[in-house]
Amino acid sequence: MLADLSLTDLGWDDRFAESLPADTLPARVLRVDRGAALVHTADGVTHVRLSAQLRRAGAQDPVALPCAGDWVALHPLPDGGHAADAVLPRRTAVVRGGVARLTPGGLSGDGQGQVLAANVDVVLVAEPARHADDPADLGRIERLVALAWESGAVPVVVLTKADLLPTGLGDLLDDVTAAVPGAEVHAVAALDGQGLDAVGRHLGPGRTAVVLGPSGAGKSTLVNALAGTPVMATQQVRAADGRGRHTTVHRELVVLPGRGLVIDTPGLRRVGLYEMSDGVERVFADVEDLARQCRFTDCGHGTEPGCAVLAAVDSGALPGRRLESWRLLQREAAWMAARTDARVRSEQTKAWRSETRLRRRTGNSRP
Ligand SMILES: Nc1nc2c(ncn2[C@@H]2O[C@H](COP(=O)(O)OP(=O)(O)OP(=O)(O)O)[C@@H](O)[C@H]2O)c(=O)[nH]1
Ligand SMILES: [Zn+2]
Repeated sequence: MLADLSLTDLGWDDRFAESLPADTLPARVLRVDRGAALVHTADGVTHVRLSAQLRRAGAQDPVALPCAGDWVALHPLPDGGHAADAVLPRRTAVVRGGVARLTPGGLSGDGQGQVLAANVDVVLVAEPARHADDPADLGRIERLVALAWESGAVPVVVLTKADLLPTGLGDLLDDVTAAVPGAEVHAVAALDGQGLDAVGRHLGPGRTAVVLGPSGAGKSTLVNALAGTPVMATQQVRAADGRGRHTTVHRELVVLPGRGLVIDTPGLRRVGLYEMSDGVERVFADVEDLARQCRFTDCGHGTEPGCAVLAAVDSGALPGRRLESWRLLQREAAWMAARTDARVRSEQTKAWRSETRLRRRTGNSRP
């Protein structure tokens, strides 16, 4: 499946080479199983252990552990195998927070992060145009796109299973586009091949994409269609209720012959936000613009006179749903920030975040 790939095919370049410690070998992580990783080196695919140092760092903060898409530095072991010593600084990282739950006392939950994918150029947010009897979930798209912007990669929304809407997409494409200002939205019917070209334009040799979305969204089907050949197992028989059954169990980096790499992920049930600097602001750029026009700079968009946000809701220009979604994600981001400030952040996270911010400032979204 992964035969004859050079490091360059895998996304290696001079900048990664500069960060490689002396006397180590680079390898790209395809998949992580507890305590070990499947990696691709210049010589092919092999299993490696994680060094004690790396496991200790991961025990303190799971964000320090390697994940699919990471570059790691290997050193040889006496038994002929290799161990991964270090994760090279990430250029981008999709990190989910622990799940925050709304309880009578406010938000509670676990403040630790988990890296879903590293060093990706594009995040494909897969949402079914129709999921069982439910229409596409705009709130879920907003949440995942916020996570995607925060990663430093470019989000692209893919409305899957477009063929399941026999009368066409109607207003759906417009509604989704309005929910993610600045991001592209494409409708795809992967089984018929429709809409794949527009998504494929974001891929290419040496580039890496990750597909995020709920179970049953058609992520693996999309990956196979983009690959032009089955590289991932998909749900063979539709579950009775049409929802997902978690066919993909690992996050895994796979090769799309001639068009780069993609990380397929298991369906995400609930995704908490992790550290948010501008992810939420970007997704709600239109609402933030309105908020700047409110009469009071500290307007809570509740009962204040001269509130431009509520005026937009009243006029129908801004869906009330979107205002609620903005409030929810802001609250969650603030709660997570309070949790993570107290936590010692790993050097890894700092490196990728400062690089992301730098790229944003220089306007270069492509690493
Ligand atoms: N009609 C239709 N069905 C699709 C399409 N894409 C995927 N499916 C079906 O949807 C079901 C789920 O697809 P998968 O690709 O396994 O979904 P997944 O998102 O990878 O699911 P997990 O691995 O559980 O996260 C399968 O029965 C697919 O055949 C599509 O474009 N149209
Ligand atoms: Zn206001």
